[in-house]
Amino acid sequence: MPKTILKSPGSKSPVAKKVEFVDGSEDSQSDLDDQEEYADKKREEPSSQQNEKDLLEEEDKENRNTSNTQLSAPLKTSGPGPAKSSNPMPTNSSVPKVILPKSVPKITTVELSDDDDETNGEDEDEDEYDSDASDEDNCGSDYDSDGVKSKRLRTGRATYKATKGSRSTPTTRTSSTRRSPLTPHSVTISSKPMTTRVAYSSSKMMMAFKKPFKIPGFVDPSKIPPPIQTGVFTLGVRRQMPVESKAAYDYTVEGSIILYDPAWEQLDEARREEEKLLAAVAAQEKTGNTEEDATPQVIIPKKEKAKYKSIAEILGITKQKELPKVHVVVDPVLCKVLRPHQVEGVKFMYKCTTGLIMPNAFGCIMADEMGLGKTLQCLALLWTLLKQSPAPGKGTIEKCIICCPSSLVKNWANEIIKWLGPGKIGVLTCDSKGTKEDTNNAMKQWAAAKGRMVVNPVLIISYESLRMYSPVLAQTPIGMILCDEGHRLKNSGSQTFVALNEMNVQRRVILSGTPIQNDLSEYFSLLNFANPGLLGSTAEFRKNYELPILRGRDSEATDQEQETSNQKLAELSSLVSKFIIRRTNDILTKYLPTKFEHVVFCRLSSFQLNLYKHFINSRSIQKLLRGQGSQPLKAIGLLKKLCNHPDLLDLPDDLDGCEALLPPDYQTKGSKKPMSRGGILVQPEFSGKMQNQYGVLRLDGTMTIKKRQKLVDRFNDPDGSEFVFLLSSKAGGCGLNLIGANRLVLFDPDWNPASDQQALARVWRDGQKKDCFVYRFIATGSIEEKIFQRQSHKQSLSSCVVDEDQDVERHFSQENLRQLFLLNETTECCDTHEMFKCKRCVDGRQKMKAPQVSYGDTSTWNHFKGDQDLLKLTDPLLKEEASTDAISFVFQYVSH
Ligand SMILES: Nc1ncnc2c1ncn2[C@@H]1O[C@H](COP(=O)(O)OP(=O)(O)OP(=O)(O)O)[C@@H](O)[C@H]1O
Repeated sequence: MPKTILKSPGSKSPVAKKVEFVDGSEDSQSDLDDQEEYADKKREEPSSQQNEKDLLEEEDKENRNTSNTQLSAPLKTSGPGPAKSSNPMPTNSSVPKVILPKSVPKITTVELSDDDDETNGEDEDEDEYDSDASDEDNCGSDYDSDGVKSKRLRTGRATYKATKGSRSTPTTRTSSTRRSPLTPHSVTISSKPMTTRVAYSSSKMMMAFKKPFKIPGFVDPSKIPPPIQTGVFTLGVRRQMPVESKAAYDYTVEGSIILYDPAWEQLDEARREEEKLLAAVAAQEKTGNTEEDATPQVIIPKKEKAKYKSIAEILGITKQKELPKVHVVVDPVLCKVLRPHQVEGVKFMYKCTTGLIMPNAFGCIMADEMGLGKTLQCLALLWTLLKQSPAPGKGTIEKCIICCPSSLVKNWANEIIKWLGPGKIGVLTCDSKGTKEDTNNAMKQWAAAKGRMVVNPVLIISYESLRMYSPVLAQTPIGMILCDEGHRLKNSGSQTFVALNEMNVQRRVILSGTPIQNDLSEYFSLLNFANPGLLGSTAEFRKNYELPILRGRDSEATDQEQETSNQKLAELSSLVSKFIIRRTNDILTKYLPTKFEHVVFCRLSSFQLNLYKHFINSRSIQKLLRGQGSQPLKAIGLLKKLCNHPDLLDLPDDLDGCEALLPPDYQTKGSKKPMSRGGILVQPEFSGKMQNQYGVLRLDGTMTIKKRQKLVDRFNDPDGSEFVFLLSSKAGGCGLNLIGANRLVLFDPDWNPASDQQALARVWRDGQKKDCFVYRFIATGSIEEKIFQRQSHKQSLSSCVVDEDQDVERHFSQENLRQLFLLNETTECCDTHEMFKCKRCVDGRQKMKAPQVSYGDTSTWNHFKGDQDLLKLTDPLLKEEASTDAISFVFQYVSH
């Protein structure tokens, strides 16, 4: 039995009045007994309703009287008190009444012994949780001296304070609410004068019991915020902050770029369902099954919900609920600068790398032509994947590698700062600076870092370094790898390819403006790196696609071969186009000044011509053509030099027996060595003259990356004094920005058209303010022209495979290409144009202007033959040559 003490601090003598509370029984059996007794009593009552009415009237009367009644002495019930109420469900006679005077001196406390806590608790709580809104409204929160939150109830002049440590919402009743009072562990009655009476009525009690109740102490786990992390916490480990279920950036803002919308999944699901349904209907129609004879569907009942909750569920340590998916939106800083084609590119790459295009394919090729801003697009993708995913507050990837030529490592780091701002992404660069040991340690650290320990999520590394450190880097899972100038992966047997392929990385993005360099097998190699196995094995690809396509592209192919070729090409394109995006730099016409590009065919001088004929008719070349020579490349190299300038050769040593052909005043070589091959070739003395006259800078492969960059910056400086930049296309072709110049002369064509294209793109690119003029010089009828033809062949292959151009002409047979060592002296203008079988020209003269089509190959450009036509050219420098008879033919491309 609870000890109930009503204490009036003003009085020293305790127990003036014994108060009975509806207290809980000590054991369940006594509870039952009490209830039976109560039921018996109820049966004796003739009309409980009448009784209730009477009771209410009586209560009202009493209420009115209480204002005059004073508590004569402080109340305190001490000791064991009454043994136990015979009837815990009080009837009229046993209703405890606490009548308090208007002025109660100081504080009165009702205390319950500890023993009572548990037994009373249940009844108490039933009542507590039964509180209605009006009660709640009257409640104010407070903290007692123990720091336990309690609820205070103010009713007129009375304030009750109910407290129980374990209760979150304890409530007391006041007389005004006419509810049964609580039996709190302690009830504090303020000393303010008040009139309060607590009364019980049987019907009210019944009503109270009939009401639904809450289990005391039970807290619905679903209302508890899910624990962030279950399991053992290590001391000192910071807990994760609760994550808000919203996108990283506001996707409703105008101009925002949404890469992922949760609604798409629902749409997809609906579409899939629809497709399933249609397929089922189609299947039914096919089999001729009517609705009646269709086998009845067995409806499998949904798995019944578990009847009982697990302990984990009750304790609220169930698995963290998945938060709703959110939008993935490009950083607004980047949204402002991305151009429309770049937005499309970022969206495309996001879809590929997140498996939205094909569930098990995460790679792609960004094959935009040079200068379209592949770097910025990739950075937008990288930044988004590092920071965002459909799961709120989480990134898609943790670490990323950017692999590029060593000359571009710094460039990438600068571009990150340029577009995202300093300090936004931690970057580690590895460009063979520092000792091997230091770099090795840095690589190990980078590989070992996980989760919050990842300080530098981005590693920019050269292909050479990656090869070296691949055993270390292959140890760690990498979210994504970006391979800049990714055509380096054209050979699947190369060390670079093998090292990269060993990385533990799913998302693979290849950046290359020239994905087809020489042939389709190289293209296959890139595709296979990005999405391994998508096109089968190398042998399968060769059999299924490469051979039939090439056979049909030969100018002597039969109709049947051509048809098969087109079919295979379409098949390949439809498969591959899902993972490759390619835009030509015609797009740049919107942002850049006009580009005039010329392929200028120059006649060999008589001195060159004689030497050329002498060489190809020499015994060594004849042996070579019979398949007996061992150095075809050396022979080709010599011929190429001769086409550029005889002084590049070491005459007479390089060409046996040519002494008779040398002019009497010819100065043999010695100290006069040309600067380098490729790019702009200038004799040292000429370089000196230029230096004096114009100021010349020179860049070649022997220079360090740092020095190269310094030279480039100096050249691009508008206040710089240098006028000419001499560079080899190999060293200066990739990634450099040479917008300081607006005229580019390209000697010595490369076998790979992509190399020349890379070099040409250095000048006509973003930031260029002037019209650009590009000249590629080819010696008419010579080996240079054969190389150029080969370039055109590859270019047209690339156009139809990568660019999917429909109308690419078939120019050369395999036999044509074998005639490398033949000199065509009979050509009037140029061998290449004659082979084009150009329909726009009559007798070599253009009658119809070139259509405004994409860059393509030179067959679609403007054609100018001989001096008369040269006068029609817009370029004043070429016009000047009209009277010299040096130029036999010009192909011209005008960007816009
Ligand atoms: N949206 C843009 N606004 C302004 N400048 C841009 C934008 N996108 C790219 N650029 C600039 O255009 C130039 C070319 O970009 P980038 O080097 O990324 O092209 P790319 O396609 O990678 O070419 P390459 O293959 O030759 O390296 C850079 O100077 C770059 O800063």
